[in-house]
Amino acid sequence: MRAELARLRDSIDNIDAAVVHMLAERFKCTQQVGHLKAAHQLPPADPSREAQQIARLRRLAENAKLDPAFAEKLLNFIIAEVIRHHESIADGAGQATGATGE
Ligand SMILES: O=C(O)C(=O)C[C@]1(C(=O)O)C=C[C@@H](O)C=C1
Repeated sequence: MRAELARLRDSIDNIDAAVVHMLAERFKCTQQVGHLKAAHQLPPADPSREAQQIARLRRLAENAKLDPAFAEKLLNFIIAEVIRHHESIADGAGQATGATGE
């Protein structure tokens, strides 16, 4: 039992590391989007884009046997942080960080 638990926890640790690295890459992209939007006076949030992302993620979650409501909550949580970053960039505090660290 102990060996099985240790094996599963190793996999969990690897998956958590992958999630962190993927999120870091996503935030690198969204920081660039934030600068583009600020440079072109576009609003930090784009609700129609978010609606498309949520619909797509819910479909992917269903196919992957993941609770679509959980997938939606997770995406909304991440996007809320991105919008916060976009607002900081637009306010001229573009170096401010949050979930991206530093
Ligand atoms: O695609 C954009 O316009 C973004 O700013 C990125 C992003 C996202 O994190 O995916 C964040 C905020 C928007 O409301 C929609 C999507």
